[in-house]
Amino acid sequence: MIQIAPSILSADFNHLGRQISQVEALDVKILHIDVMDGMFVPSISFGMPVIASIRKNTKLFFDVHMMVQDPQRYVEALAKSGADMMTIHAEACHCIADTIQKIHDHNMKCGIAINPDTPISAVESYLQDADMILVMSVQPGFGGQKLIPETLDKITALHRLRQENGWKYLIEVDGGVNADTLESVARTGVDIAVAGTAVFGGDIESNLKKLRGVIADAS
Ligand SMILES: O=C(CO)[C@H](O)[C@H](O)COP(=O)(O)O
Repeated sequence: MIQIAPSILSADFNHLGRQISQVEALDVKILHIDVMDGMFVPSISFGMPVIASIRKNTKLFFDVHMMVQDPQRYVEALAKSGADMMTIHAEACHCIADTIQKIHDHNMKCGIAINPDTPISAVESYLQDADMILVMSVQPGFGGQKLIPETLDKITALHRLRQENGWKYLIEVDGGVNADTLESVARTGVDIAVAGTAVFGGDIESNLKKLRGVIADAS
């Protein structure tokens, strides 16, 4: 069953702790946390002090998406903040193999993200070692964008490659996932669907119910 990972980028930061507790009480298991540096992407979001602070109040799995240049610089700090998984961008990291190793040495899972224009070939040599491949279905940097349908072909291909080779990575999709797009997303073989606006925009409980309903109907 596909899991929904709410992205706190779209949460109300004035009530962040309360909204995180709310999704946890609604049986969410994975929290998607977007760190943006204003360099790799134009926006700046938040960093390790915020992650360390929310860590105190929840047992949710922290799936941290590092939209930053040279993410290898932040492995120790992110591990200390309480992250469970660190996802680095293939486009932002010049020593991916070493960084995967470093992330694992710090007892975190390692994800590799690819932008909509980046082909799977850019990460093919790391598929065996990665714990997750994150397929960006919008250009990274902002919530509330429209899903780019062509990006879903990469998920289908990653799913096939995983089956053919017996690899273990999870596949995550991020950007523009909502009750209208989730049906086509669900057909790709994806494991985790990140949703920001579609969870935190409006009533969280009914939003999650609607998204889970689409997943149940599609499976
Ligand atoms: O990584 C992101 C932006 O770079 C966000 O996680 C993503 O866009 C989710 O937002 P939404 O569900 O509103 O599209």
